Amino acid sequence: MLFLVRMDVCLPSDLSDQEAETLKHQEKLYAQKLQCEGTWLHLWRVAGHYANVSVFSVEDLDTLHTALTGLPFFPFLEIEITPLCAHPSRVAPE
Ligand SMILES: O=C(O)C[C@H]1C=CC(=O)O1
Repeated sequence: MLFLVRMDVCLPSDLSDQEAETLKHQEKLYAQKLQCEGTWLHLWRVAGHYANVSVFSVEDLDTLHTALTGLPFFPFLEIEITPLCAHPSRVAPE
């Protein structure tokens, strides 16, 4: 199943620069692991926002929940999830 996920990031203002850098590094490693595994298919910055839109490919909603709650940023994210299905006009890739 494919899901469009928008994540808006709101890091706490009392986080030190060092804590923020450590968290961002952990987040990057985790995001890259899921991309390498084929779970996180697309990751795009939303222009003008500290936010991303992503496409996840997972077995079911429980798996998506596990992937998202595993994000080091999870406590600081506002997450919107949209299930995707096939569009009848889409040209399938060869
Ligand atoms: O910066 C973000 O959009 C939040 C998060 C998503 C992937 C990642 O590395 O950080």
